[in-house]
Amino acid sequence: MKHKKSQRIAKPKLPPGSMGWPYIGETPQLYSQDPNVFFASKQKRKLIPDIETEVISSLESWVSDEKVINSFQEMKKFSFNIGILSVFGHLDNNYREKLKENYNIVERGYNSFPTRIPGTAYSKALSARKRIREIISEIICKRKEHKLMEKDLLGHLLNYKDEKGQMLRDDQIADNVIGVLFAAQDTTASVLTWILKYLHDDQKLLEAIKAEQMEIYEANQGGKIPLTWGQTRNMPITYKVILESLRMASIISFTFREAVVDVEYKGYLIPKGWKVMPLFRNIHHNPEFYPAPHNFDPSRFEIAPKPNTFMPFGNGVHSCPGNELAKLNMLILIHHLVTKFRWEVVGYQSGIQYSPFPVPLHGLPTRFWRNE
Ligand code: HEM
Repeated sequence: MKHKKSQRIAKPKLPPGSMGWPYIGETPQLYSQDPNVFFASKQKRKLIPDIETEVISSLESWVSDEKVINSFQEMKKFSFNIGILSVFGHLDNNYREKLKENYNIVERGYNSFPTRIPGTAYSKALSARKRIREIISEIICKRKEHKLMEKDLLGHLLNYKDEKGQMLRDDQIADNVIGVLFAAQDTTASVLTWILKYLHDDQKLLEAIKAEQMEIYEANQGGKIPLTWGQTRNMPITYKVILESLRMASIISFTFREAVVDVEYKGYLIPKGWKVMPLFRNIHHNPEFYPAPHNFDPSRFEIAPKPNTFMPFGNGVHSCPGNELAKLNMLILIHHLVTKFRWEVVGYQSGIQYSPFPVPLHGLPTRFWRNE
């Protein structure tokens, strides 16, 4: 009898962390400690202090009596650095700059006419993509040389095996990295720019957020102690402002899905292969779900929205995997923004530009000062 060729199936590893003592595990600690402290220590990442460092250095760089910054462009730089942090962990500055330079060229070619004629935005983007792949291959080589097993996204991509035990090629890894940087940058930057505007326009709300954040700032000895995971989970006013900003701005207005089988819906047939567009923005601005939808009112999130009426990060298997990171970035940025800085929108006119996500006109020109 002919045996089937044995397929080597990669056995998945157990999640990291401690199992505690035999039989009793960590039950004694669980029942003797403040549960917030216990779970906060379990959920601790390397990530919060690193995000704080990026936040502070970005905010500091915006302060000037003379300089007016384009908030959206500055938020983009910040979001890019956070993207790099989650993909590569602490990356050599030289690599970071080279990635940034080439990524910007890829971005300029993203919506351009697809022609390989030299000098066009598209052909420049193709060359830049090739260079990004080479840079990533070099980083991978170094990691392999030094047997570095990092827990960042690159580490996961390097360890990934499909059901046949097949690993990803360097160019597939590069595609994933470019995809994640793209998904993370403009989205986070647009929402942060809207938050700056919404808080600027509602001074009473700004005062309420400030009071909430000052309490944490003072508990952390005037910002000398870094924020903890538990503190970021306990910012109720700030969190509601973030949810309301995600709703109001609805920067991802819609998405596409393809019907993989014939679907009957409300007496209509949606044939297999047809595209379906869930319109998130319309749902978020529907007065049936959100009364007076054009008013910025974070208190509406005191009651949880009805199922499937709040989808700023999409829904289903392809919903946003960066959702928690994005919210964490916003919470940390708002904490430092309101406790240490003040800002004023310059020459402000209401209006929206699409780049391609909706952002305040001219990227919200703003002047920043350090609080005295
Ligand atoms: C406020 C910021 C963000 C918003 C509003 C947002 C929104 C979304 C939405 C609506 C989708 C689903 C698109 C669809 O269904 O077609 C999505 C997908 C995705 N997002 Fe985000 N995102 C944000 C930040 C991030 C960050 C920080 C990362 C990564 C670090 C990220 C990575 C991704 C990826 C990789 C996908 C594709 C998932 C898939 O196709 O399976 N996003 N995002």
